[in-house]
Amino acid sequence: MAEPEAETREPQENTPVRPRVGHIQFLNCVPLYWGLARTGNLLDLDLTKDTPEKLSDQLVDGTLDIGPITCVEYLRNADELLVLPDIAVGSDGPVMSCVIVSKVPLGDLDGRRVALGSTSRTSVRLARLLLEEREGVHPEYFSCPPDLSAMLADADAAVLIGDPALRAYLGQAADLGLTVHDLGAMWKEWTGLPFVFAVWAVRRDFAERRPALTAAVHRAFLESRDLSLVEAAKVAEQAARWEDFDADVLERYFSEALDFSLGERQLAGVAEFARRVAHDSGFAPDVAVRLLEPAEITAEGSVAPAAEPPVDLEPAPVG
Ligand SMILES: C=C(O[C@@H]1C=C(C(=O)O)C=C[C@H]1O)C(=O)O
Repeated sequence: MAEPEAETREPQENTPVRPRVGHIQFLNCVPLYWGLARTGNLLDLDLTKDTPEKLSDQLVDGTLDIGPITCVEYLRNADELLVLPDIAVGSDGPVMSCVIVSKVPLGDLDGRRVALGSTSRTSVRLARLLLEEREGVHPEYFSCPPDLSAMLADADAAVLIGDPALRAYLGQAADLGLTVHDLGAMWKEWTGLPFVFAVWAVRRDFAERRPALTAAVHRAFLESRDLSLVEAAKVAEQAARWEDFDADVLERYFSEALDFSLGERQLAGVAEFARRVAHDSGFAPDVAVRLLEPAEITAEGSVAPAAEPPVDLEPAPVG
């Protein structure tokens, strides 16, 4: 069934609407999601769970209103989107779950085959940058579903993100006699900056039509993140019940490796990455990163459609 256009979905400016929001189905985003249930906002969102490259496409084509978008795709579509301040998926050093797994030292990969995991847009570009400009090698790349054994059946190294990368980082690679290179750590050593793998963005048209709702969704995710980080041990313990990873490792992953913030230093990391990869990536080296206006962040608004007494989500149009 074709998605109705946003305008036809909303016949009136102030008709309540459930915002269509993306959620990355990797452990890395559990702390952004977990608190939504605790703060009571989960059911007010029309949530789509998927891998990052699919959610990124959906935000760009307007199937989603708000959500995480891999950094490279954000930069390519910066004109259509506004970045939500103070929330992202990044790291300020080792990230544990964005890695190059290799059979040989990275400096020996010149002319060898490197498999790029198909769920990634940003880490694969970062890996190419680091291999070519830091290690001085020019491998032959090909895209491949993110399965380490299948990737390495046909290549000397593989770039992985998310849960398969975490599995490789935490022992699978060593068991197979492979070395793991953490992309967050390599970037930090090279540039001194944090790296931002994905930002949270809202479609500009949605933010213009629904400023208070946009601010409310933003606030809901900030609250969820803050609560999850305060209760990181509990989040990790609950997640570990259903995963191959121990709770203490997940707690370290959530609260030390991953950086869910987006401030001046993280934005400097985004700008530096953009400058270094722009030439073949479909955006300008000085592409402007536009943040959602602070006035909109603090605007009154609730994700819940009908508080007591019933209120419109949006302030009534003036005049
Ligand atoms: C930290 C991570 O960041 C991710 C890396 C992405 C990419 O390389 O395109 C996209 C979204 C994030 O999920 C991870 O996947 O573990």
